[in-house]
Amino acid sequence: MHEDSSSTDEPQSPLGILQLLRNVQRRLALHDEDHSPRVSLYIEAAIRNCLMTQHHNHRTLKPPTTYQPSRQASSTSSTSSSSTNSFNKSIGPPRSNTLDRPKTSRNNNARPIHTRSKSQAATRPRTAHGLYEEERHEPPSKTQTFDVDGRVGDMENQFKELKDMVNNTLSERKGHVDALELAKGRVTELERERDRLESRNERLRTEVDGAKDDLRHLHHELERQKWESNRQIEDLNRQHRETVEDLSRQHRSAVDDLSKELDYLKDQESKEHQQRIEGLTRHYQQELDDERQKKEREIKDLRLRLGNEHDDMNSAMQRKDREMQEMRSAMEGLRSDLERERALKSSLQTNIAELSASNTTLEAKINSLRSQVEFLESDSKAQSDSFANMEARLQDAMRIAEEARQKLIKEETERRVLFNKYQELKGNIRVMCRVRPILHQSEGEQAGMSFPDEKTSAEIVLAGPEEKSSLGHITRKNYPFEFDRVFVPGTQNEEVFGEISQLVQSALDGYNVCIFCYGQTGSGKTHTMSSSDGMIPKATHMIYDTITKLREKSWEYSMEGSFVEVYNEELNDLLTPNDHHHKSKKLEIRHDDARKQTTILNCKTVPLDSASSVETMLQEAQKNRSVAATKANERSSRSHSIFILKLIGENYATGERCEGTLNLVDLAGSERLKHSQAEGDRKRETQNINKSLSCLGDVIEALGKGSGHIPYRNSKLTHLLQYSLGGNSKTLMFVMVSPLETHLKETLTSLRFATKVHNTHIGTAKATKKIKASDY
Ligand SMILES: Nc1ncnc2c1ncn2[C@@H]1O[C@H](COP(=O)(O)OP(=O)(O)OP(=O)(O)O)[C@@H](O)[C@H]1O
Repeated sequence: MHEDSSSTDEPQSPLGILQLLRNVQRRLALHDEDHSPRVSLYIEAAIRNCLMTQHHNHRTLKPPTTYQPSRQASSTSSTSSSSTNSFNKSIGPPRSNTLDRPKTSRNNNARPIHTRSKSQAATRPRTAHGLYEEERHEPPSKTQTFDVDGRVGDMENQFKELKDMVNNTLSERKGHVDALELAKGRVTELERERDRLESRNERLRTEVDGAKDDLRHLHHELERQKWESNRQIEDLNRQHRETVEDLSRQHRSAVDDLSKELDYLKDQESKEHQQRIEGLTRHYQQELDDERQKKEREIKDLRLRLGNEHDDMNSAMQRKDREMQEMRSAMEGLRSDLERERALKSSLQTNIAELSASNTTLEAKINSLRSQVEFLESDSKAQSDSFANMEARLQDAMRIAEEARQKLIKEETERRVLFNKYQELKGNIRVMCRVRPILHQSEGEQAGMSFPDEKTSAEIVLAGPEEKSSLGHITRKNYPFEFDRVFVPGTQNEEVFGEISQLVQSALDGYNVCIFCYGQTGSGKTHTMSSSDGMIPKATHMIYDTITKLREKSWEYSMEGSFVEVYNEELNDLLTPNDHHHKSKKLEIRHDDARKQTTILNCKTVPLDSASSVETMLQEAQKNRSVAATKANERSSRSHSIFILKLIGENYATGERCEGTLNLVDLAGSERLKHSQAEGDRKRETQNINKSLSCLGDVIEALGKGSGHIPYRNSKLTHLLQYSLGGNSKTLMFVMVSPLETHLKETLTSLRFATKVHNTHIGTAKATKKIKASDY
């Protein structure tokens, strides 16, 4: 500051200014780091200008050798003014530099700006000699050198110019002084600014130091905090680990406890469950036992009741049988009485004849003796009394014989009623099973069959096919079946017919009877039906015998037979040869609903008036059937044959009339129900057999259910047998069974079908006969 005040006291010569500027520059260089570049530039420009001015002054103020020394002073004074002037000219106002600089924040420190016009800037200053620099170097012309007035004028001009210049310089100097003052103010201001900045800088430094200390402190603190935090984190981690371990230990133990508890609960639960199950089992077992006992009691009761009923029925039957027996024996007695009476009558008649002969002889004798009467008057009256007595006895015997005959007829009617009632009680559809014997050893192994119920002969037990258990044990299941009668393999047709003879009798009594044989091929259907001692011949023989016997009871029967077959759902007449020579007409089924009778249009009907005519008819049918059969296939196996016997009876004594039909049906082999691998014609046959057999099953089922609609029309067979199956008829099915193990499956199927039929109850049959009400 001391320097500053001293420098301000110095004359404002360019050198002084230069010095001042250099001082300022130095000081700035020392203190003001921040502002030194700008201020330095300014100062450097000022210094440069000063130097240039100094240099210029130095050059321009050098007095020419030709000049007067008197002028030295003025020159000197003018030198100073011109030097100021030229300084001003050469550097211009000190602030002019700032104008060239780009606008900065400094613009805020707006100060008066000394500008020069372009013309000023363009105009170059003249030298002290009033010449331009260029002119000064030009050599003066000879004329000028020797023209004193001119030169004085020039000098005066120059002097004027110089004077002007000095004035200008003075005014410029004043301007410079002002500028300097301004610069000084500025410098002071800058110094103040610098001081302020320095103090600020100091403060900032202190602050920075403080901040650095703070920072260090903070850093240290941070490090400490970090270390502390790390330690805490580690502690926490350790604690966490420990906690986690503790928790996991606790968790494990809790899980163990829970699983133990769970096991315990499970045990408890399962025990409770088991107990509950056992309790329930006990309870249900108890209930079941109770129920079973109840049911057993009920069954026992029912059995008892049934047994009682059975016993009652048996006793009733026995009573009836006894009655019948008694009746029979009575009839036999009566018959023997009658015979006796007849014998008596004949003996009496012979006696009478003899007596009449003897009478004649006696009359002759009488006549001869009359003469003697007169002679012997007393003896003749006794002879005549004895004759009258004998005649009365003859009349009595004849009356008794007539009474016996009447009783016999009445009893026959009663027998029929009782017999048919008995049949009805047995059921209108009956099933009997017949097992044929093994014909040859070569036929194969015998199936496991037993007939446990020897007494009633109504049961058959079949050992089923072998079944292998998971453990490899081979077992056979037993299949028991029960029917109305089971015929063991050795049974003869005679015995079989004994069972069906009552049905044949029913046909004679005016019922529609249908007996059919069902079973697989080769099971004995044809043998049972059509062999020489089969059901058809036996039935016709029986009918003949019965008809003959019934004639005695005033019954007169007519009998006619037809024989048809159903093949491929077509009806063929077996009594008409059907070859290229004879073409039979198409058979048509006609039903008479009122009479419950069926007729077949265009079908040959043979009147059977003798037993031999039946045999002829059967042979004829067999012949016609064989013609239809091919070599490979037995026609009997693939068609259903139906022997139809119509019986019309009339009792001349009682006025009764009855019309019954006996149908004896030999069905096609039933095994085709399943084993169908046929093609073409065989396939058609098979389909038709299947259809008709299943329709037969459907009809029986529908009859058993009491359905409103019975599907008779679904097949030719059932359509034909409409009035011989169900309501007004009696049906017997023979299920024929093969004894062979190889046929076991088919046997089982046949027996199951038969069981289904056996379980069917078909409504009560009615005879078509008309009996006078007075007879009952
Ligand atoms: N009860 C029996 N006693 C003796 N032989 C029998 C008996 N049953 C059947 N046969 C014989 O077994 C063979 C086959 O019997 P049958 O022809 O009657 O069988 P099927 O069931 O009518 O066969 P298909 O359906 O082919 O007509 C015949 O040779 C027959 O004589």
